[in-house]
Amino acid sequence: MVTKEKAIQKSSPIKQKFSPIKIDALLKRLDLVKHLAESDYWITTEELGALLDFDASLLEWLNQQEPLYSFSWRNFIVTQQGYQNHARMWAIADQPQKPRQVSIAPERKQPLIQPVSNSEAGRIAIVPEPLKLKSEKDEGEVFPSSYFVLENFLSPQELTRFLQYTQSQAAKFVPATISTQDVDYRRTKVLHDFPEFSQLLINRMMAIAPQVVSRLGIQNFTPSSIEAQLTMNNDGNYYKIHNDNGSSDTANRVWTFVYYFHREPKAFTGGELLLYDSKIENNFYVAAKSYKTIQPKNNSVAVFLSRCLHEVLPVSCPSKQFLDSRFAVTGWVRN
Ligand SMILES: O=C(O)CCC(=O)C(=O)O
Ligand SMILES: [Fe+2]
Repeated sequence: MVTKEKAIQKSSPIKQKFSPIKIDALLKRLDLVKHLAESDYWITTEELGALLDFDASLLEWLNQQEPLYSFSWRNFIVTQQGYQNHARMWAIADQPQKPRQVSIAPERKQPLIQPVSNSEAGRIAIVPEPLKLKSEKDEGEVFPSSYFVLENFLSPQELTRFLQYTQSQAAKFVPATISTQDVDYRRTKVLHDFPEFSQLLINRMMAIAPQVVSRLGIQNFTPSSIEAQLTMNNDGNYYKIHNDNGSSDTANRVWTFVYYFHREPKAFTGGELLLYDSKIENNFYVAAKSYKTIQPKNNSVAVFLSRCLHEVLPVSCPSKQFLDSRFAVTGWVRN
């Protein structure tokens, strides 16, 4: 008697074409590729060739035809990232229609952040404004940029000491540079070394790190390092649209904090921080038309994801006095 199983075994075209061993190898390959996509690891052209069973020299050739070449492989997209030690590096990601990195939990789609509990003594959450759309005709899915602001972040005594300290360091501020060397992109002066206060702020930020992780809807991680920079924006200063993790040496920055302070009464206007929502284009985050406006309020700290595009609008400070500037400590927490 011919059993059903035997009949299937006998007649199945799949059985003849793909042996279980081939399927097994394919599954292993898919698992490896998935693992690389999830871990965001970069690999060389040779490694990519071995992984996908492609001719690495063909990949090299294709890439020469089109810099930053990108191609689809099954439900993944493979993109050239640049060079490291003269080797071309590639990153693998899920296809854009199923973006893994922006798997936003339903509550993160709300533009509002829950108010801070009373246990955070003296700190008040500012409820973010609803989305503003520059045009009603906004194409594609928009991923709102989560952020929150805490007010009265340092004690009044700490704030006074910080202002006095900043004034004492005025001569040490230097013009800021950015990685692309575009001189018109950022007009600001910075102080890189201010150990007393950078440590104080970093400690305070680390104390609220679990809260940051849950409010921004990201996975918990142990920071590998935290940098901080003190900036002064005086008359005509600004910082055009950018993200904080867009180069290979900043790629592991996960979240950014900006602590604002200035002397009272406030002697500048402008300097708002615009935090753009995101869209995905060619597997990269780009700015959506919508954005939120964060006021650089004295003694407040704003927290957002380093990958979110943002800009600092020009500051008007008629007196041009150092101490009348818009001061901010920007910090980056790396994974
Ligand atoms: O000063 C601000 O509001 C933001 C500064 C900033 O974006 C940066 O330093 O990367
Ligand atoms: Fe920034």
